[in-house]
Amino acid sequence: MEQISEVPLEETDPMDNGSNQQHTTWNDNTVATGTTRTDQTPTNHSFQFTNPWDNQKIPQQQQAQAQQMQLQMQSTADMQRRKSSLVIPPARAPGPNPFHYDALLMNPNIPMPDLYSQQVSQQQIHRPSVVFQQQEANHIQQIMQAQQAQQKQINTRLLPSLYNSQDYHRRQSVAATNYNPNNYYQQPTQKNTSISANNSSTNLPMISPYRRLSAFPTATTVTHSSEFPQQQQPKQFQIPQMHVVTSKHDLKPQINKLPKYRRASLHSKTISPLIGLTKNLITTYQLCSSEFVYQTSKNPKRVLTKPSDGKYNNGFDNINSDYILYVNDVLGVEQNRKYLVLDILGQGTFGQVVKCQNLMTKEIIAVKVIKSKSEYLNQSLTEVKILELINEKIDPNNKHHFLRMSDSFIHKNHLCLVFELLSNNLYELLKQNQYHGLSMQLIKIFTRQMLDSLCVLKDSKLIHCDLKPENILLCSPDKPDIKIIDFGSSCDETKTVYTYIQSRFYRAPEVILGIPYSTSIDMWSFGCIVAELFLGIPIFPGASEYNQISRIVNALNYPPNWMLEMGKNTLKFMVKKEQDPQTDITSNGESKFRLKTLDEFNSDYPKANEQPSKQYFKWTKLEDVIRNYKIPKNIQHSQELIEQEMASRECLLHFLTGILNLNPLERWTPQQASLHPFVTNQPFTGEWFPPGALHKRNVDHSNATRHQSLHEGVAQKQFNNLTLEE
Ligand SMILES: Nc1ncnc2c1ncn2[C@@H]1O[C@H](COP(=O)(O)OP(=O)(O)OP(=O)(O)O)[C@@H](O)[C@H]1O
Repeated sequence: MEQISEVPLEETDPMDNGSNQQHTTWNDNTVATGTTRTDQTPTNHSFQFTNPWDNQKIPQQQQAQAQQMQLQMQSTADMQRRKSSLVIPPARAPGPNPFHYDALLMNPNIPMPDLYSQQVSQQQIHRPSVVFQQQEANHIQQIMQAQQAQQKQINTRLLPSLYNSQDYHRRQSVAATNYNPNNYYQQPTQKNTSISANNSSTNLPMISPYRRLSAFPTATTVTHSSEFPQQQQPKQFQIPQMHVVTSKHDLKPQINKLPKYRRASLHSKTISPLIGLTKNLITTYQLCSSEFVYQTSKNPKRVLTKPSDGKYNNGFDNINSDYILYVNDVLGVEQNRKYLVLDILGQGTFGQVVKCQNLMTKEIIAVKVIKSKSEYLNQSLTEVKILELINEKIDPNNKHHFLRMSDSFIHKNHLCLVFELLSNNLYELLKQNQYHGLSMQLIKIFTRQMLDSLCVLKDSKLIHCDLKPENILLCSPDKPDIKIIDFGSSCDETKTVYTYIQSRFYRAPEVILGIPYSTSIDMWSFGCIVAELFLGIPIFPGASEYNQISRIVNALNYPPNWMLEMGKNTLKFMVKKEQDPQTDITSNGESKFRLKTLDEFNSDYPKANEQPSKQYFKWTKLEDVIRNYKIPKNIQHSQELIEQEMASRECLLHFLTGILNLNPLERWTPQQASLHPFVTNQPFTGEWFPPGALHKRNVDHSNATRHQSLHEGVAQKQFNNLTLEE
């Protein structure tokens, strides 16, 4: 199906993805989101990748230049450094010798060298070796002598910007922290005899400050041990070659058992730079500075809450009444109910969800920290009650895919709910899949689990009221097991107090129209979710309530007249058609109402500033959207597979049509839907009627409305019963 790549729902335009429908594939134990794009059509401007490490591909002239350069480099002390076991990080290497300035600053009689004049060459700014330091000392001395005459004439000494205090400290932080500047002109001692053996001058710093920063113990660094042949004639580099990755095995790190270069030595054990800078980072720091002591308590606390400025609750809360959370914070005060904050998992209307560790059991869990406002607190207390009911009474054996809650407590005026830790939500999964739909097989796996939960909820007369992909979470990243979360809007079917419920994309028509509702609103949301799993993006992404009902009507036709007559909000979005006494316009099943045009709506509600509806699909009707959705690339080559896919789509379409029934009284219950061939995998013949259905529905939804008027009397009566019961 051709799609109009117009508006992204996220930063990435989900529709702007060309022809590749990549389906997530799950096998028994693993999940692999098939996001690899196979479309590699060569273009005239295709990118030419040259492996810079591959000598074979470098033109001969360049190779010769490179060799010459390499030879030049080998003749310098720089090359020695390159070959040394641990190269001084570039950030630390350049810059004038800070110790020299230390000495200068401490002795005002010594004039400042003009480091910005031509006289000081780049060579002095480098500090690759002790030889350079000696040369530099001599050179600077010459400059100083030349400048002394000048300086004598200047009564007020103007410091170059290099010497402003900020810059000084910046330079000092390069290497001088533990260095005594007085030692700069000290004679060499026992420790650096090996240096002085190489360099005849005795007027050398005691130990190179840069060497002190090496990962090697000082003695090892300055002696020429066979283990670290950095002072030896450098050998030809073994230039790493790139390999084409053909198998999983190729991605395994190759461990060099006898590493020669770039390995830090730790008690005669060699470690790679990677390990030294990751796993053994603390040891590496300790090798760098003996004074380094690692203390967890001194770790900087990363703030997780945005905005992070304290506004309410004695500065503990931000402007949104969210508790300002930091990494390493501890939530809870009771001995066995303390939770160390590790990271943020999600944020919602009610508060924030953070990954925590139970300090007692060490278990990793999720804590939902509710906003400190009373309305959120009260509603969340309902969530606690409902979750307790579900966990203890309705699903005590944890078999029906509901989130488990293990604790709840108050922390600094915030209600905190402790949950089992789950993984990504289904929206994130679709996003990972670049907003391509999931495979039919995976959709069925999720559908069965959701229906199982919905059956249990309906039997318990509970309405979730906020079903959406964000509230369905994978239990772990490698298995297609899901759980339903967020019972913060849930209610008992007999106590439907709120009218403004459900997230807009998943909002049932009866809620939009403002008529009493039941558990069937969850089935509507469920239908929208299943369609989204197939399409990759929401089926009804309404930008406003008017836009939402317009999309629904355009895709599925008008709700039955009794619903429109009854809806408190109907006249907000629709106009009642002129009744022609001669011809009863409803006799042929036509709606008595029509949607307001954009202009009509905007003139009634100028503040709404309603914009034209954005088209995400070329097709409008549900059946067209499903039937014409792009065939996945991986089956395009096989007619047989395409036919199978189309047959599956017919089955899915039939399933969706039964669930996305605008009439809540005809909409399939989860129990009925569970028996559909899409769920049971029984052969689908093109017709299927749920047991106990009010009437035989026509598969073609556009025809369904013709039957509406026939059944409206029955439906109206049933609905009246329902509202009377309430
Ligand atoms: N147990 C959990 N494990 C892992 N992540 C979770 C868990 N609970 C919630 N999350 C993440 O936090 C997000 C928000 O959680 P939740 O929906 O409970 O908050 P909310 O404030 O009620 O949100 P909403 O705005 O939808 O009402 C979820 O979408 C999910 O990504």
